[in-house]
Amino acid sequence: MVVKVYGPLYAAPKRVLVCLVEKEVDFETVPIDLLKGENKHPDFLKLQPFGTVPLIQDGDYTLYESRAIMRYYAEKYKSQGTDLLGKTIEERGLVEQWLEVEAHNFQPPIYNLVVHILFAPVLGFPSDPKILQESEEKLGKVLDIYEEQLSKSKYLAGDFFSLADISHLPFTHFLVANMGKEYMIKDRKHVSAWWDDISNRPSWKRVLQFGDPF
Ligand SMILES: N[C@@H](CCC(=O)N[C@@H](CS(=O)(=O)O)C(=O)NCC(=O)O)C(=O)O
Repeated sequence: MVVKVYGPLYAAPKRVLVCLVEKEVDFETVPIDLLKGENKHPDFLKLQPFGTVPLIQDGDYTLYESRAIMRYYAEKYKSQGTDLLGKTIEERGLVEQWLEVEAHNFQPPIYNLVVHILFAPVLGFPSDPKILQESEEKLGKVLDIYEEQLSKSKYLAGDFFSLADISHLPFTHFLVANMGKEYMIKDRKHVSAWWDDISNRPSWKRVLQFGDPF
């Protein structure tokens, strides 16, 4: 049964798509137009009561939350494709640590920047300069910690590419490609080298072909 991934145009579903490509798992995509509110349609809400993408359907198994879906497939297909979880329980612990750091420290400020720089003009509400300034400062502090970590290892969890690195791809792409804030990455030597490495992976280049909403 081929995995169905809902919402390939958007950022969080792209985490799942990169994971599936790295694990050599076949998938098909189901477009969801957030601007038309297709994620709030009763049929979608029956599957995903929070009304966000991604959602996957794998036979009669349904899952949402991008990081949970990545963990599921990285585990389910542990023996094929790229190892994304590390080889020891200690490495796995570091993968989980940096996944949590991405979700709780990196995502909130970068999401605010995406909303107030990219979504605001599309949805017709004013950007809030105070939120922009505070979010950029917060993200800068997070990236300074990444710079220190990446001066000691090639990737966030160690010298192996993992789910933690994948989880950063979609929103960092917005920062570099759509928001004119590439300096936040490029001005940090080790973060810049890390970004050049992970964003040049064939899996990311393939997933970028699904487009983005901006
Ligand atoms: N924690 C969720 C977040 C999912 C999420 O917020 N998705 C956005 C799209 S994007 O942030 O990935 O671009 C969405 O569906 N937004 C629609 C809505 O919030 O109504 C995950 O990681 O799956």
